[in-house]
Amino acid sequence: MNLNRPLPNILVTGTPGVGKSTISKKLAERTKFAWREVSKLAEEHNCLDEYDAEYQCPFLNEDKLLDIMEGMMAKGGNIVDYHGCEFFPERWFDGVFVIRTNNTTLYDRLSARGYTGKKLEDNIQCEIFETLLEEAQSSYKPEIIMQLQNETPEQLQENIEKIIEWIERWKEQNI
Ligand SMILES: Nc1ncnc2c1ncn2[C@@H]1O[C@H](COP(=O)(O)OP(=O)(O)O)[C@@H](O)[C@H]1O
Repeated sequence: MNLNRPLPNILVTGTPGVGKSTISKKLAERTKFAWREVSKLAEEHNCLDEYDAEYQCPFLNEDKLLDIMEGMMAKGGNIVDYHGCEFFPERWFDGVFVIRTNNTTLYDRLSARGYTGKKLEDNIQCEIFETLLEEAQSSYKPEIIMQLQNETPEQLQENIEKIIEWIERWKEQNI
């Protein structure tokens, strides 16, 4: 969808631990796009409501967050990094990249992050059941959704290159 943005907006989504931040940070350095870490934005702009004891994380005030992000998204050139995607307006994104990681690698990464018990199990199940992929598929057109496998440093590099190539193609087709 081209809404006369001079640069595309990209969504980098997937289960926690798949490598969204790592990819987004490197991509932002290479492209000079703005890296929008949604969890950080929510914190900075007081969009977190009371704490959910079961899931050990605060509730997100989605409407407030969307209002804050709307202005940022208008000009394009954003890399939005979040473990969810269905509450963003569809018109915001030109490309949706769903990052994937196998269970054993994800388990190791999340354990290293200090996740245990239900939180760890729920996140592994989220990846096994392809929850974020399904969420992306029910929220965006199939032609803008791409899955990227991200287990090794080599794949990390390949994924960055693939997204940069995608940006270059978008520019050729839309400017
Ligand atoms: N392709 C990769 N190869 C090896 N380690 C990776 C790769 N991508 C990410 N990691 C590591 O996995 C961990 C989780 O990555 P992170 O970017 O924080 O995930 P997310 O933002 O999806 O929660 C970090 O320690 C990061 O260094």
